[in-house]
Amino acid sequence: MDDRLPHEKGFHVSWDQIHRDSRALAWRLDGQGPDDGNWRAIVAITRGGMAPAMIIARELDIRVIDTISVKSYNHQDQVEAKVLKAPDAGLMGDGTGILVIDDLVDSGKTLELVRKLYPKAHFATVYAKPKGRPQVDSYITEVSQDTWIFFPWDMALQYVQPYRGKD
Ligand SMILES: O=P(O)(O)OC[C@H]1O[C@H](OP(=O)(O)OP(=O)(O)O)[C@H](O)[C@@H]1O
Ligand code: HPA
Ligand SMILES: [Mg+2]
Repeated sequence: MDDRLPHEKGFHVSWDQIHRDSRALAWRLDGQGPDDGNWRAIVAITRGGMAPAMIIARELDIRVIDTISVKSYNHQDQVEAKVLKAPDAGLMGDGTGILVIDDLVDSGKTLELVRKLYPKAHFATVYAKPKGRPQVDSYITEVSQDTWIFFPWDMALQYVQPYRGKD
């Protein structure tokens, strides 16, 4: 399989980059919660939201963290978004004071589903593509719709031939 198709461009994110961008998102969210600027809890959309959620929780000193498991893709093929595991209902209520974190918004289908469940929550992603932007309240970096974002947990360092390598 060509690992870029059907997307034209690849945006490769290192651990260092996701750490910096997640911190930038935490900075943007700091003091924006409804209770004296505070947020009640973080909910990470698994699995991709867990890494940024951990970094943001550390920066904002939030200790209550739950997860919602949503599956929307089989590798790069989009399937119907489905909730596989919901967060604690008592914690969530209508979502007021809850920060819902994901690594990116692409078509917006995942956030649309979660937003229906918790309409008062604040939805934040590190990266956003134009189609999904209406679904996200805060994000850091936008990439074009035809870009596939490669995260460090899906990659490994490997040798590459020099430009003037032997064929
Ligand atoms: O805006 P959308 O088009 O819905 O796409 C965005 C979602 O797709 C990816 O998750 P995926 O379902 O691949 O699961 P994963 O996080 O477990 O890798 C990504 O982490 C987002 O959650
Ligand atoms: O661009 C992407 N990268 C990784 N996972 C994704 N899930 C939807 N879009 C993407
Ligand atoms: Mg995901």
